[in-house]
Amino acid sequence: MAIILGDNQYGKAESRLVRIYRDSPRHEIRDLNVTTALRGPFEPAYLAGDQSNVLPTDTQKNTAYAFAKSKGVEAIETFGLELARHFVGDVSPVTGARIEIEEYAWERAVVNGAEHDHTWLRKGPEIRTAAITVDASGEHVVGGLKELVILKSTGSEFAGFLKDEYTTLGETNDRVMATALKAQWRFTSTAVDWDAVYADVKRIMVREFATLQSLALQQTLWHMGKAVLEAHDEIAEVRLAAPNKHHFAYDLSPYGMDNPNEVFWAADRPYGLIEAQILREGAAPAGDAWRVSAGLA
Ligand SMILES: O=c1[nH]c(=O)c2[nH]c(=O)[nH]c2[nH]1
Repeated sequence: MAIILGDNQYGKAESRLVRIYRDSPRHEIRDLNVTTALRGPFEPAYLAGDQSNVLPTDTQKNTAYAFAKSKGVEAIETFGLELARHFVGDVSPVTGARIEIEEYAWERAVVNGAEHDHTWLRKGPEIRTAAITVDASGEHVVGGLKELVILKSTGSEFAGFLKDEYTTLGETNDRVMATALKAQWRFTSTAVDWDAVYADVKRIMVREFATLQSLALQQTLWHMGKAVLEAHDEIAEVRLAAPNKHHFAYDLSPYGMDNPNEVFWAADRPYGLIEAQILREGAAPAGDAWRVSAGLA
């Protein structure tokens, strides 16, 4: 029985990279977590310990820091494309590169009523993400966000569900709905104003969450993804994952009090996990756009 080496890739995961622009008294900051992974003819490294084709993960990390200086850090999608194009284009054995980036946003501290030049506070709540894959099939960019914690205190129902002998959940037409949203959207172009599209996709998803009279989190996700695709021709696919952060009305009757959706037990686990892919029919193929490395994005 033959034993063979299957799929493989290697790289440096989670290089924490902060780029400060200090050319004027008013500094700028970009705060990233960068993963690189290379794909190609690396079987000899696994099968025979032959490193002749192996660009060290240490070098991959160094390249990210060097590019942050020489090319700067604008949109993370642009930074990821620059790195991926370099590895595939300039490092000969490499046939594919996957770059995953998280970005943590900072906002200027307000000191004595004015924005400070070089002090910031971590801005919440969400982490922006990008996953760039460059290989023989082309250039694939997936934008995204995660940990966008969002809650509505009404406008959410859950009723009419299937019941069996284990079902105890009561039906409700007025509940709290909350999640920590993870969203990813696959572009079909690289000629994109990344920052503007990011802001608009987030705006649309928040609007749908807020305004839909939701019959379930599943329905909310469908409306969010559909609205993004309707507004953005350059996006082919939206993938959403939403933990249902349950808020259970606390039973205050032992203390002689009623509780008309005013006091809740915010359970951290278990949580429902609702996931969906919303697609544009006939869109360009995804290639390896969704083949993860560290899974940051
Ligand atoms: O929006 C919801 N979807 C479900 O599938 C589900 N299941 C559950 O127990 N509560 C909820 N809420």
